[in-house]
Amino acid sequence: MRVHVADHPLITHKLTVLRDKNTASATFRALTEELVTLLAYEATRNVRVNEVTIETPVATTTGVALSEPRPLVVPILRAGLGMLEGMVKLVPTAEVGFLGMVRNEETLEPSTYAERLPDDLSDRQCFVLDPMLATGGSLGAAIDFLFKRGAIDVTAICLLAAPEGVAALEKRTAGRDVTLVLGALDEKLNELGYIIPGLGDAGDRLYGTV
Ligand SMILES: O=P(O)(O)OC[C@H]1O[C@H](OP(=O)(O)OP(=O)(O)O)[C@H](O)[C@@H]1O
Ligand SMILES: O=c1cc[nH]c(=O)[nH]1
Ligand SMILES: [Mg+2]
Repeated sequence: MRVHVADHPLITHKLTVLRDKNTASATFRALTEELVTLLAYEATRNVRVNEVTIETPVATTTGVALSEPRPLVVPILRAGLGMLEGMVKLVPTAEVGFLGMVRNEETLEPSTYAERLPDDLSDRQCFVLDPMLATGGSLGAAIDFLFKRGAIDVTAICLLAAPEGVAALEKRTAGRDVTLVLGALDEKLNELGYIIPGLGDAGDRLYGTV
């Protein structure tokens, strides 16, 4: 598994505002979208393209176009939905599939309550969006799901991750083509499975629930 942790003052600045408990939902949503667009630039570094020939007003030249099949973007509901607009701004022709997952806050086990993905993902590049990688249970299950359907490679974009979750994902995806792009790698998980220092519950903060 390749892990890329962003190292850019603009990303760190936006994450600092996001972490602040006094940041309101509307600002939180706007910043999440901006952060995803910045992280998506790195996450799409190996997006597949093919050469094309075009005419400029003054000459013939070659360039590239995104290859078929189109990339598939998969936000993990609910919190991942807050990352979707930022991603499709950068890759407007991507197809979007959905996975609804929720973690049991006592056992920390994820369960899947919704799935709307193409049946056959053979030969597809997939980009999974979830702001928080805590124990890694939710993202691990989502990645398993995509490979079972035939995906060839999966890139996950997370705003924050805990080292425990990254290690669990590394073990679970051994031998697979998986890339993890993170806004920051935090210190640890607390006894309730929350990322420290983190930003709290991303879904609650995005959608104003408590
Ligand atoms: O790495 P894990 O330990 O599995 O935890 C991370 C998961 O927890 C959050 O979702 P949550 O279950 O709170 O659902 P929500 O998006 O509906 O709030 C988050 O968006 C991840 O999906
Ligand atoms: O810190 C955490 C851990 C899991 N889910 C969240 O939204 N936040
Ligand atoms: Mg939540």
